[in-house]
Amino acid sequence: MNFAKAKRIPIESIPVIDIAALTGGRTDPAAELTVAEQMGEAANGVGFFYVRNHGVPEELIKAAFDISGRFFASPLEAKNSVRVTEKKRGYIEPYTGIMKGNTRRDFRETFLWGREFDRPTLDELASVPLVGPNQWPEFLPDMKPVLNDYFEACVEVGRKILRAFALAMEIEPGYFSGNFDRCIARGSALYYPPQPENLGEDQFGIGAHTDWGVLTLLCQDEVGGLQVLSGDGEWVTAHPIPGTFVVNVGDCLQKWTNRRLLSNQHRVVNSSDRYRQSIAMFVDPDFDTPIIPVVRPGETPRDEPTTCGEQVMDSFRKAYD
Ligand SMILES: O=C(O)CCC(=O)C(=O)O
Ligand SMILES: [Fe+2]
Repeated sequence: MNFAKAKRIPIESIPVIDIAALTGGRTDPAAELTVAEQMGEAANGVGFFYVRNHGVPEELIKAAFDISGRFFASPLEAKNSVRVTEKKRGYIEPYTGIMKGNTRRDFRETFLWGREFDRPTLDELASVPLVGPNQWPEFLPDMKPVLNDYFEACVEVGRKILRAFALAMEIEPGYFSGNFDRCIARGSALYYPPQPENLGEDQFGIGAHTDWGVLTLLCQDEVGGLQVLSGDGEWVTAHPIPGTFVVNVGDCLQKWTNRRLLSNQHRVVNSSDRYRQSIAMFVDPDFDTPIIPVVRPGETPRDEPTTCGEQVMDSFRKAYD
């Protein structure tokens, strides 16, 4: 028995893109378009790339990792005081979810949260799946303000990246990023204990999967363990690179772009002797946002129309029911 292997690749194999032209607050359409084209190319190739100069302050990232680390280090009983709700907010124990096509349940622990809507909005949206009250632990009062700030900062960056994808595709710039007032975006703080080697090569922190929504911004610590499927079918390591986010395209955006952008498989195995932390931000718009393939002249749609919320809920059901 051994860990699942991945080839160690040169760090440049997954592109690192400087997105200061999108996040810097100055408007320079030519620079923005250059970045947009670089991102479009990367998302069309491996479906993954790193971004630097994303604009989320390092202190905020550190605070988000510190507070979620303290949460995961708390006793199971305390964590289960905020057990995940039907609306997919709160704590999920290890060995709960299983990704499609995998044989074993994931080893990771998860804390899910979403936008902090006010009471009247929550009442109005009571029947919308994925929109509900967050489950903040009473024993860690800082978790709510820190993770809320992190959430909103990442949604802002994600929308800038989506705008750039639309520019690269020569469609209306707000096409993918417009619909976020009642978004179903989710933060997922993740904790991967060191995985004993004798669990074998089909045990993962998170098994091979594609992401379900529109766009994912992933921040990983320095431990490593993320693996991405390369174009030639080999698993390759996506090294931690300080100061960057890993960006990947989800199933909704793959459908929305008529498969011009790729929703690629990835997985995590923590073969180190330390715990690993990451935070995935799923930058998904309002539940009812139509996902209808954008076709170029002469192209036919390659997927059936859906909505962002339906697509994500369908995947949740398959992973957790
Ligand atoms: O922890 C990671 O590096 C990846 C997490 C992930 O792929 C996910 O939550 O969808
Ligand atoms: Fe993922």
